Amino acid sequence: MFSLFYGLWKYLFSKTEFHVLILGIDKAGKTTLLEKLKSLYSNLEGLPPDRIVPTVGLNIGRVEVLNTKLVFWDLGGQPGLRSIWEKYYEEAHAVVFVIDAACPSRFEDSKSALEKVLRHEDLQGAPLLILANKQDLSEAVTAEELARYLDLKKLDERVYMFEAVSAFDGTGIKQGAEWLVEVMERSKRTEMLRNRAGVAGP
Ligand SMILES: Nc1nc2c(ncn2[C@@H]2O[C@H](COP(=O)(O)OP(=O)(O)OP(=O)(O)O)[C@@H](O)[C@H]2O)c(=O)[nH]1
Ligand SMILES: [Mg+2]
Repeated sequence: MFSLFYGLWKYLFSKTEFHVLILGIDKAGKTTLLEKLKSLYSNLEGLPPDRIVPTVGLNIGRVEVLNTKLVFWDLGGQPGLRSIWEKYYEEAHAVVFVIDAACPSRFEDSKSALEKVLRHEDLQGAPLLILANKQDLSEAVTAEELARYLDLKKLDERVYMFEAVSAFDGTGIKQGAEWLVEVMERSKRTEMLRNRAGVAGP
């Protein structure tokens, strides 16, 4: 009984916290993005790029965007670590998929990793933000060129957007984060996760 009331109280009064997974193949710039998000949206100074090492475990970043609490989960993208990603799918409200837009030789690897993410049933309906990262480099392709290259067939009725960003200088990151908040707030998946938390209690 207590847990039923607690669940209801939590549902009605606690501020929703959204979980956002940052995925992408190794060296795409996921951790650099996470540190930039911290610098842009919290009073914590994110790690400078030269102190960031390849991710093996999980990096967590809590920030507040448009008055909404976001928890970012940044995972390692090396081939041997990608099997860990799916452990986090069930609890995720949305996915940010980061691609190094200046490295066409790795687009195919990104495409197949992203297609696998999209096929997973634990991520059904999760809004998707695809970032064409490293726009500070002259060889980077635009978001439109990247979208054309990836030619994703599995988007179904998913809410998604491509955005050109630079995790180095911050270009495009606020637009992407604010879009995510807006779509997560009215997504069916958020409703589903909320209902599940309400029924299951604390
Ligand atoms: N020029 C440029 N370099 C970037 C940018 N973002 C990341 N990098 C560089 O790309 C390399 C990889 O960055 P990480 O953030 O460690 O990449 P990651 O996706 O977290 O890699 P894993 O943890 O191995 O999965 C580093 O040398 C970064 O400094 C960017 O926007 N512009
Ligand atoms: Mg990393």
